[in-house]
Amino acid sequence: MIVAETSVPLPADWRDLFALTKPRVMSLVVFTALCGLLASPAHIDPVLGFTAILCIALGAGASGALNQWYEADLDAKMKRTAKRPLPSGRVDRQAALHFGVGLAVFSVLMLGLATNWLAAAILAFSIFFYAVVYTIWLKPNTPQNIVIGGAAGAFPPLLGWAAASGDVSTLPALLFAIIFLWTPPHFWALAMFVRTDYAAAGIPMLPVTAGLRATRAQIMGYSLALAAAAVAPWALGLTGAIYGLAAVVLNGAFIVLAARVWRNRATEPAHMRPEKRLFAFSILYLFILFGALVADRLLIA
Ligand code: HEM
Ligand SMILES: CC(C)=CCC/C(C)=C/CC/C(C)=C/COP(=O)(O)OP(=O)(O)O
Repeated sequence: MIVAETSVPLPADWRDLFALTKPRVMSLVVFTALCGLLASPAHIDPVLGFTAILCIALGAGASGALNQWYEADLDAKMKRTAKRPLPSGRVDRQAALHFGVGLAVFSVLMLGLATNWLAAAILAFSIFFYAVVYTIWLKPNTPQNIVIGGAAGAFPPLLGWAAASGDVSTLPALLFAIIFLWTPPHFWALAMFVRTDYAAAGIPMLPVTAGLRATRAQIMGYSLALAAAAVAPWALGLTGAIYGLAAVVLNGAFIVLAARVWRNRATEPAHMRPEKRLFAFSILYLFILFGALVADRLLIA
């Protein structure tokens, strides 16, 4: 590679463009979309199924890039995000915008052509919801930002299901509800131990505006609601015993960890072990719960 000494921005390295898509978050998006696709009773040709998942991944990546395009200045103010490609100057802002818009249009059109236009419309709506409704409107303006904005991240299983079957029914709607109710404990647990970052950047996250005690109580409340939504597919007879067992065990563990957070009175990140554990477990939880759903479908049905 030629390294030129110039102030003109160089074409971005592919690794920086890849980082713009928030690949680690995308891994769970891809996984839950794949589970939605496999849980659907409809049969989809494997090549089309692969294309659908690729399009969903690209769409999620596009929204991540647009989010970082808009938030470059904010990201520069927070330790956790300051090294991202835009605040560190490795990618030009205009290039990030073009990359995000291009990827968004391409992924929606490809998904529509490869599967159906219901799935493509939901993908377009999810990208819009994360990049515009959450990032531009809700995040800087209300501490309920992630409760409403979290809906964007709840669409992937619905997308996978719609791509395979062309419709949406009770089970995918419950899968949406699970991720929707999972997002507040997932995020607020993390936001508690990095809250000084958010305060410095002027973002009204709940731990900053309402305090730690109120946030801990909200985490407990959402964890109980999450348990009800997660057990519902089995209680309603929409899944079998493998999923039912996984849902009961995982939500039992989730509630125990949330209760430890609730009881914790620490104000310093160094003493927020329960919060750190709940955040880490939240990710594992979703992987295992959705994995169990597919195992249930493939082994029992
Ligand atoms: C508005 C809703 C959400 C907010 C505000 C949020 C926020 C965050 C933040 C700030 C991190 C820290 C790590 C990082 O900077 O990459 C994180 C990690 C993560 N999130 Fe979320 N998240 C949300 C919803 C979701 C959803 C819906 C998913 C997938 C279904 C998800 C999957 C993940 C994963 C897999 C990680 C771990 C990444 C790593 O290893 O660092 N998140 N989330
Ligand atoms: C098209 C499609 C399926 C989209 C799914 C997008 C998705 C997974 C959204 C979840 C929201 C998310 C990762 C927020 C990160 O918060 P933030 O942006 O406030 O975090 P930051 O402080 O790390 O930038």
